[in-house]
Parts: sequence; structure tokens; C-alpha cells
Amino acid sequence: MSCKMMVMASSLTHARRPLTTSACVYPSRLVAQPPDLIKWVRREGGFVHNSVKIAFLEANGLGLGLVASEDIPKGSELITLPQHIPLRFEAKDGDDSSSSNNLIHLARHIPEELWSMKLGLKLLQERARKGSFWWPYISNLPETFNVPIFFPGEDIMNLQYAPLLHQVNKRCRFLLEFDKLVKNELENVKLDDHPFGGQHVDASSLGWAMSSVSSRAFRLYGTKRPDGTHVDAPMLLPLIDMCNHSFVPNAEIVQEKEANNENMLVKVVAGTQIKQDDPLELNYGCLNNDLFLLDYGFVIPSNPYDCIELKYDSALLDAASMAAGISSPNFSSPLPWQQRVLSLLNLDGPNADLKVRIGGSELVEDRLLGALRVLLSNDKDAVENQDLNTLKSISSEAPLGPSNEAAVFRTMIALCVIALQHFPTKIMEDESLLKQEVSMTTELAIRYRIQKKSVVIDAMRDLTKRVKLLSSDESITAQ
Ligand SMILES: C[S@@+](CC[C@H](N)C(=O)[O-])C[C@H]1O[C@@H](n2cnc3c(N)ncnc32)[C@H](O)[C@@H]1O
Repeated sequence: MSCKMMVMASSLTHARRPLTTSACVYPSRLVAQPPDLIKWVRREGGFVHNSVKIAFLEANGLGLGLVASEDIPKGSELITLPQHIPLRFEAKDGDDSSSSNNLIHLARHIPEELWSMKLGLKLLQERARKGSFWWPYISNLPETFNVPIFFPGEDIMNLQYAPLLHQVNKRCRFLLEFDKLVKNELENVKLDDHPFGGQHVDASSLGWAMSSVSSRAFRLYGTKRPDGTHVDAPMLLPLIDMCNHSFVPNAEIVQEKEANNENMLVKVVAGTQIKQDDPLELNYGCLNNDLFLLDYGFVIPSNPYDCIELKYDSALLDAASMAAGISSPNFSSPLPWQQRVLSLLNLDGPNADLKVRIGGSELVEDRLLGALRVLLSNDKDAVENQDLNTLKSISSEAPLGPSNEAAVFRTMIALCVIALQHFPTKIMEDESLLKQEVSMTTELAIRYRIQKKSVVIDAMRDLTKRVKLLSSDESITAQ
């Protein structure tokens, strides 16, 4: 990684207050004693179940969360927000003020994939607006976030995983460029037309806004199209966004039309029975740890959706195959019938997608498995007699024969060994580092990279089992 990236990343960090260093410290909010969010939601016509409370959860740096103060039966309504409480990017009907138009103009410079920055602009506007309707909500937001854009440069390096470093770098670069653009665009804007009430906005406050949104917004049905369908839109859901994440959640979000009009209500309903003192948890999505860390600032141990990304690279695959004891593999010089399959798998051709995954919901991405089976086969007829789905599927048993399958799995194992060698440290070293006193961001980076390496090791274990099973099957057949 270039030092340029370290400079960029640390410039965001230095501009902000240091992150909290201990998981036990009460997570500081934008103001020291913010208004009571539950009371505000009720006052605004929303509903909050009497047994739902906000509490500080000490475990795993969870911060604040919602908990049940008594048993709550399955199906109970826990929170309801009327239409005017969620914070969306879209301007209110009839709001044609210059400051809103200036905000919309700025938002046009944000790439679609950084949608959180777009809603973040709206959040910054409301944060700066005197007497904002959403101030009781905004003042309850965290003051800082543990997302990698705020990590010191050395902790970005400590992540050790190139695809994530690339994403962090991209976000830092965007924020620094957007900072300049915002300054240029707003330089001569009159105070009344200024989207942030004349307040200074920089990469660090933009980063705060982007992280507030990426870690708290939900994508729900937004405004209605003329044909009656709804646009999918991200929105901030006050109070509901105090729920922490679990892959086995006990609560879920539902959207319903209000009884006598078109307005949408956003509700949280108990999906299971909730016991006294249990936290209320929502599922943020079946995401890998890259997204959990980038957007939310935490890592899930043994996350079933975590995976590693590799580039389909013929020279690397030849090297892996040779390391696995396969003589003269031809990944670098596929025969025409092999190349045809590679194109069908979108691993060859001008628009090829060369990113392939190991781990996650599949042991090996199906396209990679299909390619290995075909490239390690010299039986054109056998390949052409199988359909592509069978060739790609891990559950189809050795479609090109057991020795081909064993060669595929051995190559995969060698590929995993190579992938592990790209990490500068071993899990054992990481674990001993965690026993020392390290900062919160170093700890997070180390925990993240341990999980990445574990994905590879788990895949190797599974593949080794499959190789053994194949060789025992072969020896039974031989007897
Ligand atoms: C939508 S907010 C939930 C409320 C938040 N805990 C607070 O103090 O405001 C999401 C943030 O909560 C924390 N969080 C949620 N679920 C978590 C989990 N399973 N493990 C660790 N942190 C979690 C992370 O800091 C995340 O960015």
C-alpha cells in the first residue's frame, strides 16, 4: 500500500477527537446530556412499548442498545414511527429554497455506491440548522465512529487485506476530494442560501456524517412512483436505530400504510418472544466482515458470510497446481474448448469479472470451481457432456471423475496456502498481540484479520476432508 494512503487516512483521524479507547467507556454522544429519545418519539405521535428502554450494553463495545424491561410476547408492536420522523434525503414537498437546491447540487457529485454520503449531507444540514426538528435525534448520535476511515494509518495497514485497504483508501480519497469541492461550491454562497447555515464542513465532518448514515440507515420503501410502486430509499430511523445487530434477531422492521391515508408507518415488531433484560436485535443483513467493518465499525467472529476475494489469475493458478503436485497444468494456455467454458463463466473476455471468492455461503465460488474442474481436465468430451451448472456446483459429485476432483481440491488448498502467505502475520502472532495493551482500533484491525485468515483455514480444512473422502472412495472402488 502506498504511503499516500496512510497520509490520507490519518488526516481524517487527526482532524477528529481520538476515538474512545475502552469498550467500557460510555459512548459519548454529540451533546453531553441529549434529550430523551423515547419521550420525543411519543410526543411526535409515535409509539414505544412500555417495556422498551435504552440501555448501555457493556459487552463487545455494543454501546447503547434497546432492551426489554419485562417479557414481551412474540408479535408485539415495539416501536412505531409516523411518516414525518424518519430522516430522508428527499426535500419536503414545496421546499424549493436555495439552500436545499444547493444541497441537491452537491449531492450530484456523490457516486451512487457512496449513497450514505448523500443522506449524510442532509444529516449535516439538519445538524447545522438552528431549531431542527431532528435535533433531539441528532444530539443522541455518537460523536465518533470506529470505522476504518478514522483509523490511524498504521491500523489501516494492520488490516492486512488488500481488497479492504482499497475500499478504505477509496473512501478517504473521496472525502478529501469532496471536502475541496464543497468548499469551492460554497465559497461565494450567501448565508441564507448556504446549506449548512454558513458552518464549516470538512473531510472529517463529512466522514462523521457518512459513518452516521452507513452505520444506522435502513433501506426501506421511500416515495411513491406514479405507477403506485415505491422507490427503495435509505433513511435514518430515530430510536429504531438504537437496536444492535444479530444474525438471529428477535425483532424485525415492517412498513405499513396508515389506516386512513397513504402515509407509511415504520414499525418494529417482536419476531420471537423477548425475555426480560434481553436486548432487542435486528438483522442488518447477511454481510461479510468487510462491510460490517467499513460501514458499522465492528467485526463478527465466525461470521458465516465472511469470505476472501482473489483474482482469477492463470499464472497464480498454474503455480498453485504445481505446488499441489499436478504436472504441467495449463491455466495459462487453455485449449479452445476450455476457453469457451471460461467465457461462459465470465472469467475470460473483455468484460470478464475476475474477482472470485473463497468461503462465505459457498466453500468456493461456483465460477472458480467450474473453471478449475474444466482446466484440470483433458477430457473434452466429458466436459462437453456436462451442463455448466453441474460443472459449477460443489454438490455435484466429481462430475469429471474423482482424480480430476482431487486435483481441483488440491489446487484450491495450494491457493489457500498462497493466500495465507500474503498476510504478514500468523493467527498465533495476532492472538498474542491481542494479549498486550493495544488501542481499540488496533484491536479491531487485528480481530478483523484473524477472521479473514480463519475463513481461509476453515476452507482448507473442508477441502482436505473432501480430498481424503475422494481417496478413500477410490481405494474402495479399487479393491
Ligand atoms: C444502528 S447502531 C446501534 C446503536 C448503537 N449501539 C449506539 O450506541 O448508538 C449500529 C452500531 O452499533 C454497534 N453494534 C451494533 N451491533 C453490534 C454487534 N453485533 N457487535 C458490535 N457492535 C455492534 C456498532 O457500533 C454499530 O455501528
